[in-house]
Amino acid sequence: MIYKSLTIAGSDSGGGAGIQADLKTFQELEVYGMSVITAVTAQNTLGVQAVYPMTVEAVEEQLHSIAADLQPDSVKTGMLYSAEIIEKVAEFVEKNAWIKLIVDPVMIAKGGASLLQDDAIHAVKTKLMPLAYVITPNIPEAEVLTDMKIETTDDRMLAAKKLYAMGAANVVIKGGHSNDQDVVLDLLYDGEQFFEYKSPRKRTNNTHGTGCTFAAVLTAEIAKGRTLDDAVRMAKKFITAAIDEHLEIGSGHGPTNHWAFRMAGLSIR
Ligand SMILES: Nc1ncnc2c1ncn2[C@@H]1O[C@H](COP(=O)(O)OP(=O)(O)O)[C@@H](O)[C@H]1O
Ligand SMILES: Cc1ncc(COP(=O)(O)O)c(N)n1
Repeated sequence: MIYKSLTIAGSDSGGGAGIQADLKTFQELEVYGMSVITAVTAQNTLGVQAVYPMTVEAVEEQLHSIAADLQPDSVKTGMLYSAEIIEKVAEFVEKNAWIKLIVDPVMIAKGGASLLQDDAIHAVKTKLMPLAYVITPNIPEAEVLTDMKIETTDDRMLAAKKLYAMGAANVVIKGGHSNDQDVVLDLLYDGEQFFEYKSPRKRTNNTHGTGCTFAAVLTAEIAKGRTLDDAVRMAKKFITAAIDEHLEIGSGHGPTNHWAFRMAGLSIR
């Protein structure tokens, strides 16, 4: 059986995040990767130097090519940039019943550059979230989407409930940006229960692309039919190994190591 996953996201010329991180991750997990590019960024470990959004027609043509010939087993969205692109993506997701939809609501790059226009946030909430099997915001993204401040784990639980009420079938709020100095907690809410995934916090600047990579693991594992709990467990192991063995490349926020999980011979349990 060949599982196929589609990523709909921006290109990171530096290779650490976006489409590049997603395709590397799919490959590591033996899932055939496909891509629809929404924007081209001129980017390296120092930051984002420029953003060139694709036209809605260019996004539509790519989506059409996939839908006409290569039905994906799961679909991930990353940087979508504008309300128009979000609306087009939502239309295709609905029309083609791409029900295993993983929405990583990318808004701001680590260096501060905006990857989503301000007026597109409404479209994320109203068009995309109701279609999501799982949404994977980091803490600042969850704050924007819920209009609340998140400081404690209780705040995060409340935010997860709010995101669930907005239509996402499952919510993972990642903990990379929390103020806990020792532990990084990723929190899953499935509408009934909370599940916690913890790892030691690594003191490193080399976390470029962690969010993309985490959500890409979920996408690949969900394509294979894994439960969400198994998929999040796998994502946590994969990203922890990728951060532990980060690559000393560039002079800014370096990328994670997508082959570390495989090289360490790690498995899901
Ligand atoms: N310093 C760190 N040490 C260990 N794991 C981390 C660290 N920073 C982030 N992670 C993990 O990387 C993933 C992405 O987290 P986060 O930084 O919150 O998202 P984003 O990259 O979207 O901002 C999560 O699974 C989180 O637990
Ligand atoms: C094209 C693109 N997409 C997404 C991100 C976010 O990266 P991160 O995973 O570090 O939040 C990025 N920097 N560039």
